[in-house]
Amino acid sequence: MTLFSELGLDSSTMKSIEKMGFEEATPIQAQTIPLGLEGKDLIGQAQTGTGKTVAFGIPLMEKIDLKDENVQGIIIAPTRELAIQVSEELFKIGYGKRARVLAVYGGQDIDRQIRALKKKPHIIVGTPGRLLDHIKRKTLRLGGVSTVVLDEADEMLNMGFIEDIESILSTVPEERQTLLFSATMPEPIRKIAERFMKDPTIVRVKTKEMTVSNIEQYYLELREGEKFESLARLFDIQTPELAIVFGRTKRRVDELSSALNLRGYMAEGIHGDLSQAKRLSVLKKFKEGNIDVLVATDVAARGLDISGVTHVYNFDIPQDPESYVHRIGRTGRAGKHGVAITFVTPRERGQLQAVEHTTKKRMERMKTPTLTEALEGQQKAVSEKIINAVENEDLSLYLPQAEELLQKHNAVDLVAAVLKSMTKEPDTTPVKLTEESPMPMRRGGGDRNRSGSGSNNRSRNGRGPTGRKDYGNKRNNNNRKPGGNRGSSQRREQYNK
Ligand SMILES: Nc1ncnc2c1ncn2[C@@H]1O[C@H](COP(=O)(O)OP(=O)(O)OP(=O)(O)O)[C@@H](O)[C@H]1O
Ligand SMILES: [Mg+2]
Repeated sequence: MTLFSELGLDSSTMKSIEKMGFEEATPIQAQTIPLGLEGKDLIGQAQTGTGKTVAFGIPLMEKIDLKDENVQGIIIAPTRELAIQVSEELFKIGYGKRARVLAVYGGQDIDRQIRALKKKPHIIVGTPGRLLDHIKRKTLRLGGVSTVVLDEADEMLNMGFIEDIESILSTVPEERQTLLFSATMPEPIRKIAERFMKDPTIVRVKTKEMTVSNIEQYYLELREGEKFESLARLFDIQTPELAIVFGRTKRRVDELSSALNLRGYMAEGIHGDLSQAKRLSVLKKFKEGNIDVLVATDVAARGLDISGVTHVYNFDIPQDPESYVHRIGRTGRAGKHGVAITFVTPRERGQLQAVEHTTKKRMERMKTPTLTEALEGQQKAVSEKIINAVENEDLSLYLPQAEELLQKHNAVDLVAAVLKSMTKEPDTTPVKLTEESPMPMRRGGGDRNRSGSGSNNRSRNGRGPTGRKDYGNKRNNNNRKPGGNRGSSQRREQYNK
């Protein structure tokens, strides 16, 4: 066990850490912060939700010289929401020091960002496309940068951002420190390390499994057409506080969130075709608990730290094992308990095995939930509410009416009637979801290759040779042709819009 106070940090950093409420460093923090402070290039791998942001954030922050008006630290992240979140965490780490941190990302008014850049931020957190845009406009100069962080580096490689990162880093001095972090480090990450780092020290927090042990992992084998009813029943049985449901395509996300709303669940979708304002407002509502269910593509799979997410449902099995690790890692963070359930159609058994092989963890098989169980689940939730009211609430205003009712009716009938009137009975309103074909292994150019989904000639990580990834589904988008241009700017569009 290592305390932050043992790491020899600046008093300003200690002040921030105290304000953040941390005392003990997590293993990845204890192992990487000292090396980071020495100025070493680092590759850090540790499970989801174990505090990697602080692990790179502290060494970066401690090197900032407030008197220097140059941008001195730059963090590159794969999605806009993550860039915002990381900038907020860095702001907290730099609170004691009063360092200026700015997030720049696509979908936000560029003139506003240009004005903010003129205020001389010390640290910039951004998505590759927008960072490059500012560099080209000369509104961002990285000649004074001494620390570079690539958060979720393997994902940026998947998305085909490597050329963009290369262009960005070509404007950063060679004698910089480069830090690279992710919960997953598939083999191709070596490419990034070789291209952008100098003799990096690899820090892996060794655990038997790649996923955190406090997430209970289940799978449910079912037919495509049974998925929705099963999801609704699971909601009724498990009554998640906050749940994220991952779907494979943007269409899937839209249809699922509408269908859930139709059934009375408070759900909204997030994916790359929504406006940035909408993406942010949906996420905000979810964080504040104004919606209970976030339906998402993989755009929300990486890095997002939302407290209170108790359940993750993979409505569609993820495209590769790494994506599984990150998706389920949205729950069970910072030592909390979580539940992850993955739907698997009979033809997707190979993918399930590939996931289990990578995570080195067996998922437990779950039986298809029944309507009766759903009703029981809802009754149980209502019973708990009633018991809580009996034990903790002032019921004096209700007692006379209760006594009057008891004189006329049998007590069991009365309680049953109260239960019935309070219980949300399983709703069977018909909903329409477009069937998705079974998830193919990603191989040879992303999700267009749907045919031939056998598992035998899969690469070790289930990635194709290009290793590229799209979050949406071009097939379902009228504006884009399935076999269209796969240039990096278009991929960026996919991701960011
Ligand atoms: N030392 C600590 N003690 C307690 N909580 C911490 C500590 N360090 C970080 N946290 C909290 O743990 C949560 C997860 O941290 P963070 O988002 O950095 O995880 P991560 O390892 O980057 O996960 P992911 O792989 O999903 O990106 C955050 O809410 C963070 O504030
Ligand atoms: Mg992270």
